Amino acid sequence: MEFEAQSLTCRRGEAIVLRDVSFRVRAGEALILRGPNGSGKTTLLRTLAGLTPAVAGKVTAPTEAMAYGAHADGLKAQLTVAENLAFWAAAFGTGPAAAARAEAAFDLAPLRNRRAADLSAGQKRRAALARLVLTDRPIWLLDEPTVSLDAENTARFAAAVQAHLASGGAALIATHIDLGLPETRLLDISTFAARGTPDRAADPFAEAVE
Ligand SMILES: Nc1ncnc2c1ncn2[C@@H]1O[C@H](COP(=O)(O)OP(=O)(O)OP(=O)(O)O)[C@@H](O)[C@H]1O
Repeated sequence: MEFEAQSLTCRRGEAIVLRDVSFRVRAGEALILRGPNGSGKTTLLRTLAGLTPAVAGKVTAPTEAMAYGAHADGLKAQLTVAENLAFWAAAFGTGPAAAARAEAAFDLAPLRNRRAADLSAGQKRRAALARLVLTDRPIWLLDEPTVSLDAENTARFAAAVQAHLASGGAALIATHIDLGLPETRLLDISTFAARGTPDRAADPFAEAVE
């Protein structure tokens, strides 16, 4: 599914972080977000996912088309891996077949009866990424998805993205590593940095930092 960001202004708290962000992602394509720490990659992804409304501008796809993989794993600690997947599949209305596909994509069968609380960091990440597969949503928004993954599981993740793109999906991925995906372009987010300071009237620490 193709989508476009048109002159987006994005905020984080009261601060305007990005201005005039415009780009297009075609179906079957992954756009890789690059930029230094604090440049606004997470801010843009949160805006596209609908978690923080855009201050101005437009996104041509609805938030219901987006699956957001955040920094946090978002697992329910007391539930097993299988229960987490089943919970999400029910929440997204995609059912047991989708949960099974997600489990297979990230080789989670050996861990299916383990509580999320008892998983290693990389295992938690795999379970969190499996959620993307079971959403059946056409646009994946991913924030540093390979953190904690070893080489084998990074390759597994890249294969899941590739399958998603091959089925007509699109992806926007903030990552510092080369995933070896065939159809990618880079977007340097620092070119959209908002100039000037945030609204000082709304900043309770403004006096203290002078
Ligand atoms: N809740 C918040 N309120 C105000 N400003 C925030 C908030 N969260 C983050 N920021 C600021 O917004 C700016 C953009 O942060 P963001 O997390 O989008 O950057 P990033 O490019 O994803 O960084 P990183 O590579 O370190 O993950 C930073 O200057 C950050 O300090």
